[in-house]
Amino acid sequence: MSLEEHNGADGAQERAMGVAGINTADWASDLWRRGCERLATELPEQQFNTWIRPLPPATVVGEGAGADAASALVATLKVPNHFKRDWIRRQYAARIEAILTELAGRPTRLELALSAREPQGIAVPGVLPPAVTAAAVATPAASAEPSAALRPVVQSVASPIVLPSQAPASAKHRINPQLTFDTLVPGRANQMARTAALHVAGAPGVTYNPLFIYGGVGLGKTHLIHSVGNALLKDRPDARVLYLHAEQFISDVVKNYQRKTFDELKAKYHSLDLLLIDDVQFFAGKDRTQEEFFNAFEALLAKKAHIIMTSDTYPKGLVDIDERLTSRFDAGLTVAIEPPELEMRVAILIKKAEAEGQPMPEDVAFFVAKNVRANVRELEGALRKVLAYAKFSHKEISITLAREALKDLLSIQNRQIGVENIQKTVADFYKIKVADMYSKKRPASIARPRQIAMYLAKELTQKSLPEIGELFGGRDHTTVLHAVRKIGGERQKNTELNQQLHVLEQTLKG
Ligand SMILES: Nc1ncnc2c1ncn2[C@@H]1O[C@H](COP(=O)(O)OP(=O)(O)OP(=O)(O)O)[C@@H](O)[C@H]1O
Repeated sequence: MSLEEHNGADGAQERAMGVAGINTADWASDLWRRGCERLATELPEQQFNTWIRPLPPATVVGEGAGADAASALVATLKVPNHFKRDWIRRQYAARIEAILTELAGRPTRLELALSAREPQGIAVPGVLPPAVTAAAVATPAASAEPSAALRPVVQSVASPIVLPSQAPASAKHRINPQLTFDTLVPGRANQMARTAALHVAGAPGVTYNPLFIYGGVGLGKTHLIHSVGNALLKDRPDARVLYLHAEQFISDVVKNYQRKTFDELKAKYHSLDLLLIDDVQFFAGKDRTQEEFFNAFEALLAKKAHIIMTSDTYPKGLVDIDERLTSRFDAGLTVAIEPPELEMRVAILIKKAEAEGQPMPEDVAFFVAKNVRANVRELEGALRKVLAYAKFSHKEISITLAREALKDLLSIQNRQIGVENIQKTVADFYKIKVADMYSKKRPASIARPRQIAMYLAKELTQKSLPEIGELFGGRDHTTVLHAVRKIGGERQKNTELNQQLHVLEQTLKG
């Protein structure tokens, strides 16, 4: 069936067809954007932010060879690891499919892939043109050169990029002058990463190259790598420093691939003194990007330029990234940023309130920090609410005022978390049966999730050890105590476990 034959179809179908004047890349990204908007209204904010928001836009193609307008669509979402894939599949896939089906006006099947191919100009069978990938649609600004008016601004801030034909394509390239070591509050959670970053800023290209920083959302990875860029530029204003998000690199590769201008790409990236690249997990499945990044990586290391990367997981946890890259990612120094501890959260609130010219008393900072634990971005959101509330009500900042300003957030937090919910969530997460939470089975694959659930039950509910033991199949309170101590102790040393617990906590508090 030809495109023209479908021009009489309804609006959604017309757009699915990529009819004249409507760009299908825009259509796919628009579909995903609208789907996300809908999900954001349906899911608790924390769940949306944890699971859906970080995903790159879906790729959408017609299903099957010779697919026509009546056939289903396949929306492929790329997820960075097995862990997230399984979770999203269980918790959200059905709802995402239903929403996309409704918005697209055609049955839309969801696929969760650990890999996706880059657009290589190969026509995909069916009515839609070649698969529209996240790379092509996620950063529309990247496809356009900056306007003449913008260019000098970009260059004066990011100063190092001087190749006129490859001037930074969007503001994402800019080093943000606000994100410095001075404005980054230190704490146990970022101690290692901050120390390593300071070291690199002082002597780039010498040790810890590459520096690989990983951790969950909103914990300060971007802030930290900007700090290194700012520090180096302060010392050496002529240094060639580039910050960019991994998607921007993907986009540059696609653009240069289409224009066959790989020399320009090389000139741009291989000439840097410091490359700061955020969220490298987005390279998953993008072979051509990985190849170019590998080339840039080797060229930069060979001339002792420094590379700092961030990711949501450690190098070996990256999926669908060539092992020759992941092993190189790990060859310098790999450090984690953890969720901030209470004292650090308090210090962040006090410092940021001070910077806003509205000092926050310590007791109020403690109150807010105790109630907002997920990450620094959420902490900032809570702070903004409290400060705005104080300003507009012309009242002093107090605990009463903070409670009032944050009442929506607090009512969500105060929702009772039940032991049953913990058992179900943990069982889903580790793919065991809920019944195994009460069973006497002892293999490690079951016993460990059970201990984790006991630990979370103690941490997140008011239940006593004997009560928890009872709810876990009549176990003795000493068994629960052992689990609580064991998991709590391991959490301090085992970053991967700590991250898993953090995800579980966020989901349960959702
Ligand atoms: N230790 C800190 N001190 C002060 N501000 C911080 C700190 N950590 C994070 N922030 C602030 O929290 C916000 C989120 O941080 P950032 O964007 O760096 O997180 P991220 O780890 O890169 O998250 P994502 O993976 O979602 O991009 C930023 O405004 C940042 O300035």
